[in-house]
Amino acid sequence: MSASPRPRIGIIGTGAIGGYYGLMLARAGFEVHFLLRSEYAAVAREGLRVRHAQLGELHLPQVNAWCEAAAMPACDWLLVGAKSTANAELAPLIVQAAAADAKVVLLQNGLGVEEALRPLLPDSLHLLGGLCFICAHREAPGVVVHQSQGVCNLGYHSGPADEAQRLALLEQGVAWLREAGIESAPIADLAQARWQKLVWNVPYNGLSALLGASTRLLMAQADSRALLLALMEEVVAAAEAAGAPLPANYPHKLLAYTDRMPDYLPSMYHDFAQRRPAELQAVYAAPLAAAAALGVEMPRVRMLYQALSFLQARAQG
Ligand SMILES: NC(=O)C1=CN([C@@H]2O[C@H](COP(=O)(O)OP(=O)(O)OC[C@H]3O[C@@H](n4cnc5c(N)ncnc54)[C@H](OP(=O)(O)O)[C@@H]3O)[C@@H](O)[C@H]2O)C=CC1
Ligand SMILES: CC(C)(CO)C(=O)C(=O)O
Repeated sequence: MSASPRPRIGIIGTGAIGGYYGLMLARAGFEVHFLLRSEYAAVAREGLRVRHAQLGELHLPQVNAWCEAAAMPACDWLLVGAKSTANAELAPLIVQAAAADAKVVLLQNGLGVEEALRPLLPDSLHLLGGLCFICAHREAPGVVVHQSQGVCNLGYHSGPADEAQRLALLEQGVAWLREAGIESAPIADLAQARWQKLVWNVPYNGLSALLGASTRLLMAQADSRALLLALMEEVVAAAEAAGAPLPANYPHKLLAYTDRMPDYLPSMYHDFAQRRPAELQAVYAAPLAAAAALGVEMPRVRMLYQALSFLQARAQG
């Protein structure tokens, strides 16, 4: 299905995720504009590259690269690829780059990211979540290494669309992603899907940063494997209390899923390694607060959050 004319797409934050999905859309013929910050000069000069696990080296030599959102042409769909820690600062830039009824998609992990951004956007904008199942990181300015996967599922959060329009809009977005070779499906319940994804991100993101270990190492040691499982079980209990049903035996399914994945360092590992703000609010504080409000404690998750907060505060001096 591709009923409407193709949209003009803006990537707000061209890192691993923004660069990957933006390049895939651009090579499929979509008009894509990329907002960059530290890598602007390199990308304007050299273009964007994705070292794709299946497709090999992909190069977009001519990039519509921008360092100011106000200069970008009005975009119909905006894919936000910055970390959720930047959302408050990015809100005015999103508004500057958005067409009047733009669809703003947060390609971010965590809970509560749409709720935090919504009040900073005009009511005319549609807000969506894009849940990305992919292993990718930046290797150098304008160079993204794609290790595996690439799914981007879309769920509607809030905005002017009624029920029927929401469904049509999701189906359209999904169809365009598929045209670009990106596996995608509509999400019926975005809150449920965010809780489900957290069952992976809470244990692996934090432990990789805290212990300086990749997934394979965490899975190989009996103690860290037991800790991964215990953390997952706490998130499952919180998700169920929050009315987010999960597949049966989900933690064991995720352990098996991770055993099949290539060895991987999650994005939070890179944030700590490079002394960038980590997504502790969205991945830990928000789920802990949501669970506590429902009378559910996650003691191991809280301890992980406190240890990561200590490390982050110490790194910031
Ligand atoms: N990497 C992965 O495999 C996966 C990541 N995710 C999620 O996707 C999201 C993005 O992660 P990831 O791509 O790894 O992050 P990266 O750190 O690679 O990319 C973030 C990008 O946002 C840019 N940015 C931040 N603030 C601004 C600004 N004010 N103006 C312009 N650009 C800005 C950064 O620029 P600068 O370099 O200047 O800071 C950087 O290019 C996160 O929520 C993450 O949890 C989800 C699934 C998998
Ligand atoms: C769970 C995983 C590793 C791939 O599905 C991912 O998407 C992430 O790092 O957030």
